[in-house]
Amino acid sequence: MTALNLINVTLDYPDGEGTTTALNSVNLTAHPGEFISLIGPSGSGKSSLLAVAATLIKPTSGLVMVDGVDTTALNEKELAVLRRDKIGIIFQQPNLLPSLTAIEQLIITDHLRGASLRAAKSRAGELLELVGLGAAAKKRPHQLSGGQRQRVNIARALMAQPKVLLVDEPTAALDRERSESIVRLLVTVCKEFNVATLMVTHDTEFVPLSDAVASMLDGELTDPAPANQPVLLG
Ligand SMILES: Nc1ncnc2c1ncn2[C@@H]1O[C@H](COP(=O)(O)OP(=O)(O)OP(=O)(O)O)[C@@H](O)[C@H]1O
Repeated sequence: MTALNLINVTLDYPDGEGTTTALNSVNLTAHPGEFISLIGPSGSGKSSLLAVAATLIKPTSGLVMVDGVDTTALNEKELAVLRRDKIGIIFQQPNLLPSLTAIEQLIITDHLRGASLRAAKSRAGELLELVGLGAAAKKRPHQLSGGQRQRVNIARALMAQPKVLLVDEPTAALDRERSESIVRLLVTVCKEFNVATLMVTHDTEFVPLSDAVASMLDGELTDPAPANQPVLLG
């Protein structure tokens, strides 16, 4: 089964009298454990594609399948549950809660999901180890570096054991060395947890670390190609 499948997805935003087509008949399939980079110029539709894949925006037409479920047929409540259980989202800014320690940032998401505190603590500890923050579990965001905060963000997104990981510009605020280690970490967790990963990036330098790359231009998407030979539109 595919983890994420966008079929003929079109997204129009209202724009004065008319509309702007942000996504134009986009098709994309991501399998468990597959890492796809999404590149393209500003305004080409990358964020819109992530928002639609995250089920945060309903497409104007087309289907968004997550773990075999047609999400366009679900109501808001069902979508919220699907997002909570199946989709991990990592934005450029980690958005950590300032007063919570690293481990608490993770535990709170699982607790909201109804997991027992003990199970949540144990999984959170394991995940922090995995992202290299075992020794920083009790630190608060202001005591962590930008790269460490992004690692907490990644660990938090994995708490629910998602089927799909959606990552938006994870390295935009980091220097080259930290950026590379964050992308490498994302590839590692993609494989380790068999989660389909879609990463929007401006940083073409790290694209070869992915399995495949798809590029966007004016709302259109190329088929993913091997990451060492990207097909550029335009
Ligand atoms: N909420 C909105 N309302 C109207 N138009 C929008 C909205 N969000 C995006 N757009 C338009 O949709 C198109 C695609 O935008 P989108 O943000 O998805 O591109 P992007 O590739 O992510 O750009 P960037 O790299 O700058 O983030 C653009 O023409 C943009 O102006």
